[in-house]
Amino acid sequence: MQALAGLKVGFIGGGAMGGALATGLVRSGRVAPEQVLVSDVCAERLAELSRVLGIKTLSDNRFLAREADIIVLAVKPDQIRPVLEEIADLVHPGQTLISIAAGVPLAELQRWVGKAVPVVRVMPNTPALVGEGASAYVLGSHAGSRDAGRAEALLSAVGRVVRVAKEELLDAVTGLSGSGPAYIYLVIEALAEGGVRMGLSWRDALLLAAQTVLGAAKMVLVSEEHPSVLKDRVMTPAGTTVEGLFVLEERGVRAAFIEAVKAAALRAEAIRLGRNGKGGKD
Ligand SMILES: NC(=O)C1=CN([C@@H]2O[C@H](COP(=O)(O)OP(=O)(O)OC[C@H]3O[C@@H](n4cnc5c(N)ncnc54)[C@H](O)[C@@H]3O)[C@@H](O)[C@H]2O)C=CC1
Ligand SMILES: O=C(O)[C@@H]1CCC=N1
Repeated sequence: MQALAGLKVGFIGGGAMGGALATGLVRSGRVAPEQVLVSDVCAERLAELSRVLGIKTLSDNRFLAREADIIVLAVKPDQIRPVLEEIADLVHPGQTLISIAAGVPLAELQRWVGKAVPVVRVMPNTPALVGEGASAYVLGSHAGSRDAGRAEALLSAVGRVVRVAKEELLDAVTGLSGSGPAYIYLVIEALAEGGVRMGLSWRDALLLAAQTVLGAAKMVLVSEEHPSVLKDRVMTPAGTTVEGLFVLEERGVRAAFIEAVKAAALRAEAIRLGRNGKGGKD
C-alpha cells in the first residue's frame, strides 16, 4: 500500500490489541516484516511476536520512537501518559502518532507529548488479528491528509475503517465495534449451547454457530441490503425462524444489545471525561 511504502510502523505495547494489529498487518502482506517493530515490557510476549512474525522486537520504547515513522500507542490507557512523556523529546512532525487507548482524549495526548506533532486517535478491534477488524479514527489538530492516509492504510490492511467527524463519536464506536467482538462471542457461545441442548455435539454446534454469524455478517456487507430485508428472506410464514425470532423479541434481545452498546459507550465517555469511578482506566 502506497501510504505505507518504505515506512516503519512501531507498536508500543504488543498485547491483545497491539499484537493483533501487528500480526494482521504483517499477514496482510501490505508491509514487509522488516517494516514492523514492537516494543513491550514483557520479554515473553516479544519473543513470541518475533518468532511468529519475524519482526524486530525490543524492550526500548525510545529506540522505537527514533526508528518508526508511525508510532502506535497500544498500552493500557493508564500507561499512555508515562509512555508519551518517555518518548516526547524524540518525536517530530515527520512522524504520525496513533493512540488506540479507549477514552484517552486527543487534548491529553497532545498535552502529554508537548509539541506540535500529528496525533490520530483510533478505536480498533481484535479481529484485526485475522484481517477482519473494524476501526474508526479521528484526526488531532496537527494531523493532516498525510496522517489520515497513513492511518487508513494501516487500518484497511487489517479490516474496515471509517473516519468519524468528531472525537466524541469514538465513544459510540468503542461501545459498538471496540467492545462488540465480546458481545458476539457471547452470542456464538449461546447459539452453540442451544445446538448442544437439542442434541448436537459441541464441536459441530460451535462450527455451525460461528459460520452462521460469519455468513450473516458477510451477507450484510456484500448485499448492502438492510438487515430486516435479509431477515425476511429467512422467514417462512408459520415456519421455524419466526418462532425463534419471536422468543428473541419477547426476551428483549434487541433492546438488550442497544442498551449494551449504550452502556459501553457511556463508560468510554466517563473515562474520557475523567469520571472514572472504577479504579482503573481499562
Ligand atoms: N483489547 C481490545 O479489544 C481493545 C483494546 N483497545 C485499547 O488497546 C490498548 C491495549 O489494550 P490491550 O492490548 O487489551 O492490553 P494488553 O494488556 O493486552 O496489552 C498491553 C501491553 O502493553 C505492555 N506494556 C505495559 N507497559 C508498557 C510500557 N511502559 N512500554 C511498553 N509496553 C508496555 C504490556 O506488557 C502489554 O503487553 C488499551 O489502551 C485499550 O484501551 C482498543 C480497542 C480494543
Ligand atoms: O474493554 C475495554 O475497555 C477495551 C476497549 C474496547 C475493547 N476493550
